[in-house]
This record gives sequence, C-alpha cells and structure tokens, in this order.
Amino acid sequence: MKLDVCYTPDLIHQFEVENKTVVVIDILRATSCMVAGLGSGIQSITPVATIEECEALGKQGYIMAGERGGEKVEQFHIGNSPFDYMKPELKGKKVATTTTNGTHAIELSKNAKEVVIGSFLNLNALVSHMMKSENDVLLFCAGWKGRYNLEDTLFAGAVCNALKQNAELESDSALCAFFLYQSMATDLAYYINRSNHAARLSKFNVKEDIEYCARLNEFNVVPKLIGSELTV
Ligand SMILES: O=C(O)[C@H](CS(=O)(=O)O)OP(=O)(O)O
Repeated sequence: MKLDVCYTPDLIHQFEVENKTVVVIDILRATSCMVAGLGSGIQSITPVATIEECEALGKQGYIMAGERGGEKVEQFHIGNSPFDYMKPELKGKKVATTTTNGTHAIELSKNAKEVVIGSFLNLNALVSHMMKSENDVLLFCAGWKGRYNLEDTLFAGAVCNALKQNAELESDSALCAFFLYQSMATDLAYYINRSNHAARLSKFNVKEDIEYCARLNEFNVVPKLIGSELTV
C-alpha cells in the first residue's frame, strides 16, 4: 500500500484520488463529530456545502447540524460538538451537516474510489480497515480555510506511524507527518491544545470538545461515504 498526505483542500488538485481510498481528517471538529455520532447510533450523516442545503434536508426530517465561524447556526438543532452528536435522542436519526472545513474536504473527495472518515477517536478501526484493503491511501487534511493545520497533520502522522511496516510513505508530506507525530506522540492532547484552531475555538468555551477530540479509540467504527451519506 502507498500512503500519501494532502495538507489542505487548496492542494488537493495535485493528487489523483480516483483509484484511492481517501481518509478525510478534520480533528477539530467535523470528523471527530462524525465518528462520535455514528459510533453512538446516529443512522447516517449527510455532509452538505451550504446552510440552505441543510435546511432543505431539515424539511425532510433530518436533524440539522453544523457551524459558521465555529458557532452553531442559529436555526439548526445542533452545532459542531462531539457531545451534541452523542446525545441519546439522536440515535437512529438522519443528520445533515455543514461546516467550514470538514464538509468541504468531503465534497472535494467525491471522485475517490472510497471515502472514509478519520479521527483520533477511531484511529485503530481506521488502520485495521486500511490493512484489509488493497487500495492506496490519501490522508486528506481539511486544514483551516485552505491553510495547513497542526492537529490534522498530527493525525495523518499517527496513521503513517501505525502503518509503517505495511505501507510505503509515498512523499515528503507523508514523511513530514510521520516525523512530526513521532516527535509529539507522548502528549498529543498538549500539542492539539497548542494549535491555532484550538486557540480560535477557545473563545466559544469548548475546552471539553478539544480534549475529547484528542482521545484515542473511543469508537470501533469507520464511517464511509455511500452516495451522499456517511454510514457505518
Ligand atoms: O467548528 C469547527 O471546529 C470549525 C469551525 S472554524 O473553521 O474554526 O471556523 O469547522 P470544521 O469544519 O469542523 O473545521
């Protein structure tokens, strides 16, 4: 298996995704929410680009989720916190979500052979899934508004590290993520807390979200995009 890393959506045009599994990574917070929600019994999550698309699905009975500028969209049922997604009343429900970075990266991945969702919350499950597959893999960091971010890169490095015996790290971007992870692995939560994204979110009082998103292997699920829906 060949393993490569794309650091931001603004670089995705440089990669061929058609024959690959693309792992979308948005640790703070979209893909952590998706794993937490689907791991807690949500039936499906439909990522969409706009508030209007989310509202249209809301009229069909979907739970509307997501944020703009990091804050819950006023008329939506829930925001972009993993704790929102784990609420017992959401079990069995269909959710539609729109976020700044995560849902955008999923949209850009749609031509891939397979699109799956990665977070620290499902690291081992994701790695097992990849070891059973014959596909080459692109780890696609959602970043922040097209820019590089630390926490997504760190997770990409964690996957590279877990697969180092089984995969060829295809590029310097994969090697950099791998070495970064190795230098920070002893205290992931500390480094995620030091990130720009954590600092930006801190004004919304979501310290618990950030701590939760740094936890390892809370869920044994690998959300996969089938048509327009993520399911497990
Ligand atoms: O809610 C989040 O954590 C971010 C919002 S922002 O980019 O910091 O404004 O969205 P996400 O798509 O989950 O990165």
